[in-house]
Amino acid sequence: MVDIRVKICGLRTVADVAAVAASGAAYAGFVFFPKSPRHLTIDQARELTLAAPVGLAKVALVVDADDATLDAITEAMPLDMLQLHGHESPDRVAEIRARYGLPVMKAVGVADEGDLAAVLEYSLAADQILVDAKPSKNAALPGGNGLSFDWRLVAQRRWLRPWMLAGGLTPGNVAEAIRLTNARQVDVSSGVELSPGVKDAAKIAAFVAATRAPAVPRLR
Ligand SMILES: O=C(O)c1ccccc1NCC(=O)[C@H](O)[C@H](O)COP(=O)(O)O
Repeated sequence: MVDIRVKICGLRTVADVAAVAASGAAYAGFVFFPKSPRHLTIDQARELTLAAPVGLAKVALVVDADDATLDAITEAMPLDMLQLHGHESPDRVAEIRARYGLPVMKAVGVADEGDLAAVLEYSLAADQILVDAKPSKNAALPGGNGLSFDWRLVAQRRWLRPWMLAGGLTPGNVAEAIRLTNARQVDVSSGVELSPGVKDAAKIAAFVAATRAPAVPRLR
């Protein structure tokens, strides 16, 4: 059985970090976006990243961040990856990758077939691609909305870089999403929360366990 690498995004407390580490997830995501209920100050994020055990990859999520913001974040805490969740161009992705020497994961919103060209385009600049649901025009946040997309659009796709499936995943649907898409990495935020920004240790454990469960063949 292939081990699926799980990212739990939007952690806000040391207890969240402990729950993610205990669950066996591979990545812990920290959000820097002031409008988000999951936003962290640099001091808060520093405390959480220092609490993460060796082996749990620490990912800083930013949205169209300028160099000053990225300098402040990367200088203040140990990080393993930057997640770019805004409208960063491929050139900007490459620039950030070179400037900070950290692997960069670019989020690409998908709603229909036409959005898949961007996955290929960003594969040339980023280390990984987060294939996420495209937020609606009036969405409050560019991500973390608990919104899924039609997984058949990315079923069995192969791209130049490793990719991660995101958007509306839950402990209840993640096994089916993996079965349908053959994703080897998955990302969740809202689906393991009690309310926006409040993570639930039991849901985190259930989510990771669901990714480990053998796929159940569907009866025709
Ligand atoms: O989580 C946020 O508040 C957030 C704010 C700004 C940009 C992105 C944000 N979250 C992205 C994620 O948490 C995930 O990478 C992904 O979009 C899945 O979220 P969800 O559908 O809630 O599981």
